[in-house]
Amino acid sequence: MSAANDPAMLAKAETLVDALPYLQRYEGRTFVVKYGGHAMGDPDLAHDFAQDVVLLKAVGINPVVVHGGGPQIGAMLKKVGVESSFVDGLRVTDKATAQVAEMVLSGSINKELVGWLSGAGGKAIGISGKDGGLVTARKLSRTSRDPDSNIEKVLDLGFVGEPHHVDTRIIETISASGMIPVIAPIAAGEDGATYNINADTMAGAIAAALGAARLFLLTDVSGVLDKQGTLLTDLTPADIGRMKDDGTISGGMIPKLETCIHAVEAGCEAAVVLDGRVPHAMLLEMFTSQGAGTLIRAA
Ligand SMILES: Nc1ncnc2c1ncn2[C@@H]1O[C@H](COP(=O)(O)OP(=O)(O)O)[C@@H](O)[C@H]1O
Ligand SMILES: CC(=O)N[C@@H](CCC(=O)OP(=O)(O)O)C(=O)O
Repeated sequence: MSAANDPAMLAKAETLVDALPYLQRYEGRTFVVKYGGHAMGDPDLAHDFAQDVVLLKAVGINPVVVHGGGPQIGAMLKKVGVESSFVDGLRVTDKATAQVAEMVLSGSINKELVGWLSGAGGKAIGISGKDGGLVTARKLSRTSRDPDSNIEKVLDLGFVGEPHHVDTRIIETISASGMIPVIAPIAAGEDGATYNINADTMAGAIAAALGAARLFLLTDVSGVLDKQGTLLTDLTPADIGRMKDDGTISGGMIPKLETCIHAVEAGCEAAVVLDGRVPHAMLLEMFTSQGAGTLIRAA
């Protein structure tokens, strides 16, 4: 049967035509995509993810990949006998933990992602925040209020950093040369120390500095859920503040949504929390009118 008589082929052609306005809208724009450690476990999904990123590049969008690797760091720490704990979704990081985090993130995971992208026909370059002066970190300062005494205390998370200065030139150079930057969330501080940065936080800071059209945070849930487990499709920073206070969001979702707020208030057009377990979630979000996941925009 010729393609012209095949209904399945016609449906595919229609899908492409439906995508046209979105392709035109986003041509030349930057999309920062954060790929979480949980989503990396499944080789089929990793293959789909790599294809999607390469497709974005092929249609004239500039994808910038920032990756996590929390579960993989945890596994390596266990192997070498280093204990690990979390505060509000952030790994307390002593010097030994920072070394392991850098080895796992900048080493094995970063290169694995570069390998997947080249396997899908793209050209990717793996870097960390240290390369080309991309991100200068400073020690994250975190406080917590004791619910009984109502006294606020300062928490010391060790070498957990937050992006202080972002110099996007290395990203722009890589993107302009037709390649895809793949970024590990590790950066040097002005004090010369190595800082471990939550990957969502790193992606948000980069999306803000680039004035990205979208920040996609791919994770292992369908998006942000309310207390009944129903997907929330649209949120503003004020909604997120309320959900944090009433305990609707917890754990790793806290830094994720704090990142979204920072990104949309500092220059990124919108952030989306997406289900990395769904094949081609990013394409569904970008190229269909229904979208997927939870969209966060400044009010
Ligand atoms: N309201 C919420 N909606 C969805 N997920 C939530 C919510 N509150 C907490 N979470 C948790 O946040 C997790 C996602 O964050 P995290 O584990 O850091 O993911 P990743 O490794 O992909 O960055 C979910 O698996 C879920 O357990
Ligand atoms: C400070 C901090 O928590 N850093 C994270 C960095 C990796 C990360 O964020 O990975 P996911 O996106 O897979 O969770 C960590 O050590 O696990």
